[in-house]
Amino acid sequence: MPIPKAELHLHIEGTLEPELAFALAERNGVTLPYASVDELRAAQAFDDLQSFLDLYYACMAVLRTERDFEDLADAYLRRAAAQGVRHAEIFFDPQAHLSRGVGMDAVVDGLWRALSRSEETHGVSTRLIMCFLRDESAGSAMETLELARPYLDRITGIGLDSAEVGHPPAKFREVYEAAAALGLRRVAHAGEEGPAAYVTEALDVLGVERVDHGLRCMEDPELVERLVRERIPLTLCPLSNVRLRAVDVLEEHPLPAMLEAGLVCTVNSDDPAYFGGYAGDNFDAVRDRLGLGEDRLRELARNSFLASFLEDDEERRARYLAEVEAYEFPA
Ligand SMILES: Nc1ncnc2[nH]cnc12
Ligand SMILES: [Zn+2]
Repeated sequence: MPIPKAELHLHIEGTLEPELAFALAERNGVTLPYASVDELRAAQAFDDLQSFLDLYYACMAVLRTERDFEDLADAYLRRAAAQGVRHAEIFFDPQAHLSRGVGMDAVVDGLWRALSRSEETHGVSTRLIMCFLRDESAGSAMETLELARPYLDRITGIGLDSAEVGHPPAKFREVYEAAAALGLRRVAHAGEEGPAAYVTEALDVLGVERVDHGLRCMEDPELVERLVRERIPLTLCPLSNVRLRAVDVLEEHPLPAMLEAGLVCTVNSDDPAYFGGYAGDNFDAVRDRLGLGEDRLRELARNSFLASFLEDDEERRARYLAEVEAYEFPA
């Protein structure tokens, strides 16, 4: 069994495997702009974040009903469980569905059907994090937060994703303030393609508690010092960084240097159906290609539970942490 871990950076729409995409296309009478699973897989060669996002949003056309979202989440949770994920904090992008005429009820009710039975079915506890698309307006984000009000008992926090450069965190100051007033936890993508200054801004202006990616913090030594001092977790996604060309090859990923610097790093899959691996595959990749040893792998797993939003269930967090410490790596 792989080491127990929490997955903290996972877009549920990014778990749409080509096979499921075609099955849902048929069920819903939607035509994908690809003739076959193989053709769709062949389209997964990306130059940068935007080229990925174009395919990611195109494939979402097949997600139409509550049952589609339920099936999507259930398939993810099954795969995640098999890779040692014990707890998953799952992003979803409501604006990408609302704009296609799919209601918030279909999205949240569908996801919730899978999440609410996940512990029993898959042994995975879950949280939901609603992301705003940063290349949409701040007003649209605020409207989305309003639309989500009836569902806030099922939503733990908010995040910020989509095209980063040119859409700095400060654009969303008001909506983050409103979310904080509603008791929602706050995270944001920053420093994936955007500069280190976006990470600083996400901390100072949005009050985020974790930074999604945060890779480019390494360009600002003072920021690194602050992230270490304040123990702000980073949700890194190594295979994603290679596929979106944030790093040239995995062997050049800064994760070892980040751990050496004392940063609270976690390893996650981002959009596993598009980037060639789930959480356990990312752990295997950093072990095999970055030479991380057992102590570092255990540290990454420990960090994932320490960084998770389990403050309402410290008993569970303690149980997961004990599992990490007791884990014996295969010889
Ligand atoms: N890696 C990523 N960066 C920004 N937005 C995303 N949406 C889905 N995956 C994303
Ligand atoms: Zn992401």
